[in-house]
Amino acid sequence: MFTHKRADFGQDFIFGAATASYQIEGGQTDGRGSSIWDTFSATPGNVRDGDTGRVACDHYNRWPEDLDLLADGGFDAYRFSFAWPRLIPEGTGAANPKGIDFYDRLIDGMLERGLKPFATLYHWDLPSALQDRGGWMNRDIAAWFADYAVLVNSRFGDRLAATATINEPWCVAYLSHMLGIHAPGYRDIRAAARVSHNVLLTHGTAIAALRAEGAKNLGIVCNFESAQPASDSPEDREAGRLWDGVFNRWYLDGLFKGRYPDDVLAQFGPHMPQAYTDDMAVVSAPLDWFGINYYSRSLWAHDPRRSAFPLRQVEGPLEKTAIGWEIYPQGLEDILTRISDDYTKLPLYVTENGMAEVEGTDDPRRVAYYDAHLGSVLAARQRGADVRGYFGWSLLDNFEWAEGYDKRFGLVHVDYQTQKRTPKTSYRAFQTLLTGANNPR
Ligand SMILES: OC[C@@H]1[C@@H](O)[C@H](O)[C@@H](O)c2[nH]c(CCc3ccccc3)c[n+]21
Repeated sequence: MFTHKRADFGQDFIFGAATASYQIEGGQTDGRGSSIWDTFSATPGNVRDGDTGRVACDHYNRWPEDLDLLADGGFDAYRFSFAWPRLIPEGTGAANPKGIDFYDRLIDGMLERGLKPFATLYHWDLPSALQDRGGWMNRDIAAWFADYAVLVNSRFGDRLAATATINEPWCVAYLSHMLGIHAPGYRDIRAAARVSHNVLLTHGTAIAALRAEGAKNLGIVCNFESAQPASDSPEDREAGRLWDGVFNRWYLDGLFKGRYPDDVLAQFGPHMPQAYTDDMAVVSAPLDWFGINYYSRSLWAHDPRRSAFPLRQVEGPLEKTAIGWEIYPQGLEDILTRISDDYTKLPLYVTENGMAEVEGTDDPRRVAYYDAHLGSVLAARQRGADVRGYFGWSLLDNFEWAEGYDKRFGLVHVDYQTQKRTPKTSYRAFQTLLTGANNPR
């Protein structure tokens, strides 16, 4: 079990678990439109074992049982995402009544169980029809997304505890348009530069549209890692700092200082959209809260072979999870206090933290991982960071993007042949922390 007690976090602190629509829903029916992850995963070579989200955890049909797991675990909140193609199949234009009905019932199901709905408007499942129009590379996506955000707010806003516009703009931009590892799979510095701006312009445009509708508790979720040099050489120290710029400072500086970091801009060079500086007031729109996703650290060395972003990742010596990420709890304390000290005094939520573990329902390493990272949250709070909540990633084993179903992050095991859910030891650890009892269902 955990070494911490619920009281250590203060009575107002929120504990939750998180998921995302494409990773758990399945339900490719009832008017849901195609998403870029449907096409990306259908393309051989993009996803391990050719896995897709066609069925996933069948959450579209099994959501009452999954909400029961959250309630029985004693969680206060559920971080979920809306599937844009389920609500507006073509991305713009007509809404899908069956999609609206699904999220109506899901959100009411949360409220009936005393679970606070923490919504994410976009967790990577862009409607394919919008990719046909350029997707994130087309500046018009800001208007398309703002209209979608206004629809969501009009139908569900009065029941949501908090709303994030976008999950992990770095993944939407760099991972998906520079590295090509996620959908739509571009490896193009010009696309990456333009999407790195468009994704934040889109966020800010949606915030403005939602404010005009009177929406409250608006934020964004960004992913951070502790970017460190692989050696003490000046070149490697510069490489670590540049990666910190790519992964962390581009978003922190953009969102909270209204400008992009010069070292990263220098790498993007002439590929930035014309007159992007005119957009920075919109990009840095005031927010009500800020979400931090944290998993690990990374080590970087100078790589002179590369014309842009001259760095390469180096494997580190620390214990690693089943997905190969080093276990480095200190990094969570560091990023929370850095954001609080250098960027914003907004309420902060750890919106994702967790680890991939080999299959099984007894997961002592995951219990230790969570215990250590919860300790980092407490340490950051003691250093003045206004951390208001923590969400474990993930409630369920699910579709882990390019890794398919092979990598399991769940507090609850999913047997994909039978869809049977089985709480793991780590779920029991949260249940004991949150309810005081270890009451197996
Ligand atoms: O990889 C575990 C989770 C995903 O399942 C979530 O959907 C996503 O929000 C999320 N972000 C991160 C950190 C950034 C990252 C994502 C994917 C691959 C590499 C790094 C880890 N995770």
